[in-house]
Amino acid sequence: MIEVRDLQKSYNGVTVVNIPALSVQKGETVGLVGNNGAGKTTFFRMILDLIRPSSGEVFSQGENVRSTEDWKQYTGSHLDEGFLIDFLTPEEYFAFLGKLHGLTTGDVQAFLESFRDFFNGEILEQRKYIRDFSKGNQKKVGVAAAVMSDPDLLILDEPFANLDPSSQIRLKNLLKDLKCRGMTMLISSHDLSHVTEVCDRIVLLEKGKVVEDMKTDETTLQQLESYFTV
Ligand SMILES: Nc1ncnc2c1ncn2[C@@H]1O[C@H](COP(=O)(O)OP(=O)(O)OP(=O)(O)O)[C@@H](O)[C@H]1O
Repeated sequence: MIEVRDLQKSYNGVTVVNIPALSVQKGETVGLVGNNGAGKTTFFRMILDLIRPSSGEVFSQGENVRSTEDWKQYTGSHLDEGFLIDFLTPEEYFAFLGKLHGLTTGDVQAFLESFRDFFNGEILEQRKYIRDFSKGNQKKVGVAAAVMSDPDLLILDEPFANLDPSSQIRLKNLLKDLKCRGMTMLISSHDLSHVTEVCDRIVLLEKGKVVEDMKTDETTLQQLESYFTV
């Protein structure tokens, strides 16, 4: 579904992403882990054509993401709160997205109902703009927005960050459900336990390079923990 070839990004002469080749198959769930500054967000930004690679290409279903728009139809993503329209209330924002994706008001209601537990009574009917929500609740709005179109490909940057423990567990279950439905996912996280539980493959980035690319099994969490132990 995603193919990366000779992808590099440099800032001021420093290479922050350098991935000669990486493929993600349809239905795969890939967790991206790595220390602060490892290049995870920069990598996602290039996959989503938000920044231009210094060299190399990203193909989504065989099409270069820089030269087509088709991939936007089947890709849902949330990287940060910059993805939100924060001068709207969540209701206004979801209604806007619903129209964009050709959903009826009933479809949007049903979708939001399915997020009731994850929203934990803190998102809807709050009479607040998204910009006035806490970081964790903004994240919930962003994750729901990314999933709303039922995309084939879902890209989430640190979805567990800023969420309370109950919300993290609900999100984990939600992502596992989407995985069972065949959604392809790329998820970055600093939470090694959650990401190994959700994803069937883990890619470890260090200074922009892939240093491990492994299928998740019962030893993966331990391997990652020893890697990150200083
Ligand atoms: N616009 C920019 N100008 C200069 N350097 C940048 C820019 N964007 C990213 N970088 C640098 O690229 C490197 C990778 O950053 P990136 O945000 O991709 O890392 P990350 O793995 O997502 O980190 P974190 O876990 O802290 O979110 C960092 O050294 C960062 O400072």
